Amino acid sequence: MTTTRLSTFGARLREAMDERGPLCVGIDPHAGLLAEWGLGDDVAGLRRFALTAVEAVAPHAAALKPQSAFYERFGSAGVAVLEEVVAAARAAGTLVVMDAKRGDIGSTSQAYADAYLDPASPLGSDAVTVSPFLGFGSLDPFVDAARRHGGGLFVLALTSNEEGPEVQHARLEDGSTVAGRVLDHLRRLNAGADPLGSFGAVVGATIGETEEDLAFHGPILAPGYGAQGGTAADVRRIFGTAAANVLASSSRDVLRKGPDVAAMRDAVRAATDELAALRS
Ligand SMILES: O=c1ccn([C@@H]2O[C@H](COP(=O)(O)O)[C@@H](O)[C@H]2O)c(=O)[nH]1
Repeated sequence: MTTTRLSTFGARLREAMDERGPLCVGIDPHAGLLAEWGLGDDVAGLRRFALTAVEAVAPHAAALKPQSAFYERFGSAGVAVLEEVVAAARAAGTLVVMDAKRGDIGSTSQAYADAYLDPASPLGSDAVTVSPFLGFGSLDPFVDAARRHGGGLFVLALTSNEEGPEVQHARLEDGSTVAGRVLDHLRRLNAGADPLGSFGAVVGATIGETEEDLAFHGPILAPGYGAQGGTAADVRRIFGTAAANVLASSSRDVLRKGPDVAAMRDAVRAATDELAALRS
């Protein structure tokens, strides 16, 4: 069974950011955080951690971003918890960005797209992170599925890790960088979308200066804000006029405040206020 949403991901994200502010909270159950919360490094601990965090922050954030790896490491039981996280976020009316960084040859990308973008799938999310490094065209099944289901993509472009530039800054035959070419593809996919395209880029809040044109009329997922050292001032400096389309993502900085629910909420509010000030 397939389910079709009535609005595009870009429209839903714009509305969510306008109402709740431009913060995405990562639901990343690191082993170290489970220990800090007094939980076991097992499926019961994973479940308690993830669902407590979702309950605490979902109503206050524009989106949640579970990092699939932290669930996959527990095998099928961990993936079942990830399914519960998706369901709980959706029940709270909060957008879900599945951070799975998928990408493969087209025929396999189709299966990933069905898993993460069909709302009828147990892991069906509003958007998924994908890797373009098998060639942007290998993402066509994700693009088609996003269009069909009103979903979105966040395509890796300028990632927050220090190893990223080796590949992402490399020059192509026309002088553009690999990252610039990714952004060009996104500009094409978002042409004519109103109020915001559904085909986003991942651009870290840690990258410092960039020569790239970030005005591609799509959302920008900016991890690295918080625990990796990215600040609100960095967001303003890096993204400039595109800052209104930035969804800053923070995981550990919020989750470290748990299991105290009020403290996690306070951290979300503080980050949201700081980021929202950039837009005024
Ligand atoms: O370039 C990227 C892309 C994705 N991530 C992911 O975001 C979070 C960051 O967590 P923090 O605890 O806020 O540092 C994590 O899930 C990464 O896999 C990224 O950091 N950089």
